[in-house]
Amino acid sequence: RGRRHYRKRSASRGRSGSRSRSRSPSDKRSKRGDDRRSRSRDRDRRRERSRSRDKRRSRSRDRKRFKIENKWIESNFDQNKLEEEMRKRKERVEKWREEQRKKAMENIGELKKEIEETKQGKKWSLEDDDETVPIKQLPILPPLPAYPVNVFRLEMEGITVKGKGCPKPIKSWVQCGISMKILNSLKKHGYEKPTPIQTQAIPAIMSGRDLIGIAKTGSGKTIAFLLPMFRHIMDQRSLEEGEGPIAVIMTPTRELALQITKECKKFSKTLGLRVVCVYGGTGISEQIAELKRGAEIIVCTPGRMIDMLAANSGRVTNLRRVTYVVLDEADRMFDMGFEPQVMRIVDNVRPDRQTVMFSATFPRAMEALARRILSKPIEVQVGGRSVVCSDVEQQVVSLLLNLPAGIDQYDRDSIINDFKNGTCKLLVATSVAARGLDVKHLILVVNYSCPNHYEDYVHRAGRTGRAGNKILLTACVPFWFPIPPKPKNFYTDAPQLTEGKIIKKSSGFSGKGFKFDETEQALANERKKLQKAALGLQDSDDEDAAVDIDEQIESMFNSKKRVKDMAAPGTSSVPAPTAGNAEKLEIAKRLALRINAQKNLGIESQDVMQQATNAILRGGTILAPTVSAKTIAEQLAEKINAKLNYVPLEKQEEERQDGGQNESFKRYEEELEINDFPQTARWKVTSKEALQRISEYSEAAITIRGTYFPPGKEPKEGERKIYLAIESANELAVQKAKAEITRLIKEELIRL
Ligand SMILES: Nc1ncnc2c1ncn2[C@@H]1O[C@H](COP(=O)(O)OP(=O)(O)OP(=O)(O)O)[C@@H](O)[C@H]1O
Repeated sequence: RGRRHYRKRSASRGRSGSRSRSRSPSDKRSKRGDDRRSRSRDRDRRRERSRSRDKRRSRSRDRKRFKIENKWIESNFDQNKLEEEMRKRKERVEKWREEQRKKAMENIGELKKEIEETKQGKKWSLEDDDETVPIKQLPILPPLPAYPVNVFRLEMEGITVKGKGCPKPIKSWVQCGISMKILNSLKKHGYEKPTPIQTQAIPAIMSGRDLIGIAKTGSGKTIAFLLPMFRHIMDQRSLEEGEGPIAVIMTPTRELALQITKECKKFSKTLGLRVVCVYGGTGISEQIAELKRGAEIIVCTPGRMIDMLAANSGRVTNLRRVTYVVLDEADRMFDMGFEPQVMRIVDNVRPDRQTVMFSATFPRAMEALARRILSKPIEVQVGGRSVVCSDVEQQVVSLLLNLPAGIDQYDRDSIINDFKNGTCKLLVATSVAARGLDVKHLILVVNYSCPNHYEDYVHRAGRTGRAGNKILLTACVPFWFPIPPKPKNFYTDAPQLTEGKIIKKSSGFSGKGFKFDETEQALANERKKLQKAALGLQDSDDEDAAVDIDEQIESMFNSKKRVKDMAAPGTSSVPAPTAGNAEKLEIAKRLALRINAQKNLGIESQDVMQQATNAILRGGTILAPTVSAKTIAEQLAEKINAKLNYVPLEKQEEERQDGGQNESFKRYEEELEINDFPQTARWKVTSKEALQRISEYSEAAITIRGTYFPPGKEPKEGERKIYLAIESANELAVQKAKAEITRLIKEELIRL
């Protein structure tokens, strides 16, 4: 508008200017004056234009800036909220400060009052005592950083943690990062807040660490490994056709397996996860069918799990997807002799798996074993290491009862069900029910006979006082219960023993249970074979059988023990090679042959070795052609000599000349009859590799003697059924060899 106005004015002036054409001096003056004015006007106009241009530019800049700011404010709307939040927080802090100031003033007031009272002699003062007394901490002082976690752990029944990098405990379910679905399920089942073991074990497992969890019976250990397991599984890609489980939970008893499965199903359904319980002593076709359909979680007893893995050439299930392994009641599992099965399963799971173990009792001896399958574990312990739940009151009374035993799996399940739902009020059980059985209203446990170890007592007692219930337990020990005598050491407690004297002789089949009546055995085997063939299975397990199996094997061994007093070197003139030495020589030859074979030495070198060994054993010199063969032979001979505790004549002479000590020593021998074990079990302990391995591990010499007699045939005079002879100068070595032979036979018998 300004511009148009200016043009109008200029136009009118232009026209009047063109009208005056006269050139009078006054006109000229006026013209000069006009020119000056016009120039000055032009200048003004230019200035005016430049000002207005500047104004326009500045306005456009302002508009742009406004737009940008507006946009930024729009996009940072939350920032406003934050500022608002900050303002409110400031207000809160101010308020808190004000309160603290008030409190401090009150404290000062109190202190003043105290000083006043002290002055008036109403109160004790520092001057009254020489010792310095710490002054009461003012409430405004900040707490020490580590204080709350330690205090919280202490409040949670004394949680102790071992191992580096354990996360802090949680106080409520929401803190452990579980889904709404699980939160709802927890609420639905009345799990309001975590129990002490759950507060620490859940975050520790969720941080991906291996864990040993020890907490009293009924303290909620199951949930402690289930919740992290669900999160773990939900984080993995889903199962495809033919893939095995992601999590495997192993337990020692079938009842416990069923119990865990039940607890697991409370949550798994809402998460869309499938759980299968795999346990022995019951029909397996259903379990196979379920596994074939696919399951993210398997709860199992170890023996049956191995059967399932081996079934149909591994087509039923496999361990390829397993990344989370739980061993519940781990100590019991090892105690019951399931170590080989557990190890076989665990060794076939990928090494970067997460492994957790839980139990109410955990003897140190078991722990060492357990730690072999854990990697840098955290140990979380609540309360004592093997203690009876504090909610259980214990009393001891004497009584005498006679109770029957022996119930098959089907009856076991239905009886426990009846007991759980209150149909039957009294349950009489063996120690198999000592663990895991979770019956909330169970109020009394009667120990008819004393458990044979403390841990078993803890678990039996733990069937009462579940989930914090205050309950009464009466531990009843029969008054006739004998105090076990000090275990007899058959070797050292028998001073009258001399060479070749038999200390103990036991005949086979005197043990209970394992009846090797041929007809019965054959029938049972046939039936079993048919069942297995029908299901495409190799074998099944039976955990109960495992408990007594050691005794049965021992009875079948028909073991003969001998201790031989070896003549002390130097006590008499150097003895000539005796019958004993000839026997040793025989053993040495066999051992040398076995070692040669294992070392894959050729026939030639075998001869060299054989000659060298013989030469050394006879105390003679070696005529072997090469130095290396001599060295090898010497080393091997030394090894064999050490096993047999044999001192070559040459060496004996040397020792005598050196004034060697006249110490006598003993040689321990044990013979284990293996003739009547099933063929595969015999093979397991008579194969070259097995004997070599046992011999190396135990440092005892083992030889196969006698001949095999099939059922129905008996040895004639001077003949013997096939047996293993273990020999060593070290008693422990004989025991170790025997234990290993027993373990191998047991493994095979369980498999059968
Ligand atoms: N957070 C919780 N709040 C309330 N009840 C719970 C909680 N966690 C578990 N429970 C209940 O406590 C009972 C015992 O739990 P659980 O069987 O897991 O104990 P446990 O420690 O494994 O015992 P045991 O060593 O005897 O096998 C169960 O009935 C279970 O449902």
